[in-house]
Amino acid sequence: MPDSLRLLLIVLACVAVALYTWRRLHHRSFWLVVGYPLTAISVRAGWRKVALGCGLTKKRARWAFTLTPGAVVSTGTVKVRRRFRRVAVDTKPWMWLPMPTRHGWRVTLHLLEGQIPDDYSQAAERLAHSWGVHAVRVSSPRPGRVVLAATIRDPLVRVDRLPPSDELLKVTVGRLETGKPWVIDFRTVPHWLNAGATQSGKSNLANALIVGLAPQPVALVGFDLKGGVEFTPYSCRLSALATTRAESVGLLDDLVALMLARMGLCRTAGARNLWQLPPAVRPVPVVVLVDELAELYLMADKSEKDEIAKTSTALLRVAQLGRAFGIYLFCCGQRIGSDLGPGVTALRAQCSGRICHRVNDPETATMTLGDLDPAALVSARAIASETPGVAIVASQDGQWYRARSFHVSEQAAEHSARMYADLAQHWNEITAGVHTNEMNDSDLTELLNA
Ligand SMILES: Nc1ncnc2c1ncn2[C@@H]1O[C@H](COP(=O)(O)OP(=O)(O)OP(=O)(O)O)[C@@H](O)[C@H]1O
Repeated sequence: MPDSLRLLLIVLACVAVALYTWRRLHHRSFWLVVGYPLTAISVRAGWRKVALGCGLTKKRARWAFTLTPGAVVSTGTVKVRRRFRRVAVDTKPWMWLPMPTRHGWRVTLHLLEGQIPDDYSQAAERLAHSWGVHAVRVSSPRPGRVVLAATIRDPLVRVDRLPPSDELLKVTVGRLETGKPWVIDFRTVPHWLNAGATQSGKSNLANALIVGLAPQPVALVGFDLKGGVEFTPYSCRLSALATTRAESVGLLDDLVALMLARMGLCRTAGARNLWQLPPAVRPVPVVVLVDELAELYLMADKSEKDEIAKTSTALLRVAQLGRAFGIYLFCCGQRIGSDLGPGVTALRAQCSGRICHRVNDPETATMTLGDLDPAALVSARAIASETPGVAIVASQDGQWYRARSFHVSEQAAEHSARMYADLAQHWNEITAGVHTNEMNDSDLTELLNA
């Protein structure tokens, strides 16, 4: 082999090793300097073919030179004539330059006449395969535009922790597929439904909430219909815990009475909700965690009918009116189906926050997400059992996302509960006087004036 060729091969090998090491060690800078420009050029250059293949083009009349067969010449050959005329050509949607994001890139498109963002949502999977990326998500920030966000590989395989939020009733529980934090903010979305099959990551999410809420001035209330095995270890930070249906009836009774008392307080103060009350008299917000919702509704025999009806009505009242009076719900369940009774369907309608982990039956996914977007449903059914904690989340911005919670062990949650046990207000203190109606309007006025 000539020396010059050997030298060239050595240089090429060194460059390849340097690029590989750079990519492994500084993935982000490698992507920005090498990966992104190449991707942007190839996406932009190949857009016509991709749009045609995915059915996103429209026929438009254009002036063009065409070749048409003319008269037959004596030798038998056909004379070809060039003509300038209007022909129908495939027009692609206008594409801006792709911009780099944390996990891939995003690009804005101008919709063609007659197109809607849903046309792009339906083509999202085809686009992802054409570009060789993990997923393409579609959003429409304003009429006439769609933004396609491509993620190169699944960003939820490993999620690294984010700093905790220090805002009241706001907890960062994981990461969204877009790389943004997954935040549960009870003041924006007061009631949540968290569905998932066994071992899908529901309790992990509840643990993340306990760790996030434990240091905050918030009363935590647990309904653990799994016989108390889930929440009993955190009981030192809980203000109240019900572990049986009978205890649940009593605790829900307290919650409804508490809500009515707070209603009276707000009325007397001329406030529309708890947050408009002066801080000195504002009662502590209450976050209610329910594990295994179905157990509250399942009827073994007819004797339980009244108890279930009571529970169902009380929970629904809390969901309907609780937000204004600082009572928030987070309900977990393996199976949430209409067969559990009309109470569940009504409760679902009140829960605007929806989280769907991997589920076993399509009905639970439909119940949790079905009235949002059919594509969310398809995505939920595709969650693999190897990735516990991955869920489809209907977020406060009205869109849905794939997300994964941070892994929070039971030990970590127990540690937080023990550490902030002194912040747990006693339930008797919180509900003092709410049942006996001890506080009449004049007492409340006195309290407000004090
Ligand atoms: N985000 C996550 N990252 C990594 N592992 C997770 C995550 N979420 C859950 N896991 C693991 O998955 C397993 C099941 O999680 P979890 O107990 O939360 O499921 P579950 O839905 O509550 O199940 P069950 O209904 O049977 O109680 C646990 O071992 C947990 O450590």
